[in-house]
Amino acid sequence: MQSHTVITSNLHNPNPNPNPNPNPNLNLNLIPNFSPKFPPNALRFRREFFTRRRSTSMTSSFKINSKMDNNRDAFPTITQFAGKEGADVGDDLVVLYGHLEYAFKRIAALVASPVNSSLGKSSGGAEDVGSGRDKPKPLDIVSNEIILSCLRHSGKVAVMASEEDDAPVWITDDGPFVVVTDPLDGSRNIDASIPTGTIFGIYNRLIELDGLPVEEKALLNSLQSGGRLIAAGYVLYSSATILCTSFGSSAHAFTLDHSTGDFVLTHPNIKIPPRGQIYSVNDARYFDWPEGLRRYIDTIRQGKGKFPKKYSARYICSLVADFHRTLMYGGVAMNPRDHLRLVYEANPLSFLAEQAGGKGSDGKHRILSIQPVKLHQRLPLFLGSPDDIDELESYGDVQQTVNPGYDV
Ligand SMILES: O=P(O)(O)OC[C@H]1O[C@](O)(COP(=O)(O)O)[C@@H](O)[C@@H]1O
Repeated sequence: MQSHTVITSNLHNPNPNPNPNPNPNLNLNLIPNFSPKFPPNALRFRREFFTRRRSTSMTSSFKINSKMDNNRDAFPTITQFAGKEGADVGDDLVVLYGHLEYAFKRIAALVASPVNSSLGKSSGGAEDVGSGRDKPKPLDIVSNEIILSCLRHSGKVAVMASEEDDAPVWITDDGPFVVVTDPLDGSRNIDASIPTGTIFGIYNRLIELDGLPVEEKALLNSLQSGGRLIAAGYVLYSSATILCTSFGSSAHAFTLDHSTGDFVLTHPNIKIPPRGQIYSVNDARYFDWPEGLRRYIDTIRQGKGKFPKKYSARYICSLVADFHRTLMYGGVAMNPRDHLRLVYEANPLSFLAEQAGGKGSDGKHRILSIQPVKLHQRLPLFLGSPDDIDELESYGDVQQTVNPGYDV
């Protein structure tokens, strides 16, 4: 197995810490400025990988969007894609992805299960069908347990920080990786079988912190800025189960083939359109928005923006689904209030957006340059096509600061 190494240069993080530390109790100096160890060959990866594929029996590997055939080799699995014959992301990461995939398949089965449907999938429905020890757990809690258990079995993870847990869970001292996750986003919609998703990000463990008490090193490892992510992804549980991920060089989507249980490459080198014609936001909040955001939305839906076409609205209210559509079709997906989490949601999805040529912003700053100061820190989030995000930011005043407790 490959040993854990750290690269101390700053290649991927040109602007690592532009924000002052608003939490004086947190010593950010303990988190050194360095970029991920992977990929040392990031710039070479795509060209080399595809060249190699063209010269082997997998000639048709990257035409699968347009042409499905019966040749299994035409659909590399993630292990084939990331392993030695492919991108060669390192044995440790390949092993970790194997365990993550297992977790995702179990969650996919869980959200689709008729058993859950009859029990009531969320905590709300579940309360009616049991009590005490027999009471079914909400699916986001079960999903959290599934991911934690898979990470434990991988032996590759030092610490997991989850949206479902108050504090990060220290797993093993010599695990090379740190995993942050929202195990089941959009679960508020699950009783109506609306798509849900898992979001995850992977960092290297900061070996400089190894000597600190467990609680402290668990927290500081989990508070790395998104610019230090070495890989990230999401899984969309919908009509198809799709794992979209990046190892730091482009973004790729793999679709779960239920006949074999494999995630196979279906969307290599995803490129978000430079501009879309869709905006995605909960616009029932319109009257709580600042003037700049109202003007922006009013302008683009009348076709009076920089792109002279009328925009359409699409809002599923399930972040992974809204983001996946945005990645495919372009446009902007947003939640302008302090609701989504920097560590578990904004950073991994911004990483993917950037890898696909898009942008992730809080309305003023690049998300990946924001230093998290709290594990469950929330912020406004705008993800999407680069030209749309630039235009939105040009309105200046787009962050919703009035944030009453909405019931639904
Ligand atoms: O209520 P809003 O502002 O429309 O927020 C909806 C967003 O909240 C989420 O449901 C996540 O919220 P939770 O983490 O509280 O489940 C996203 O999936 C969705 O995009």
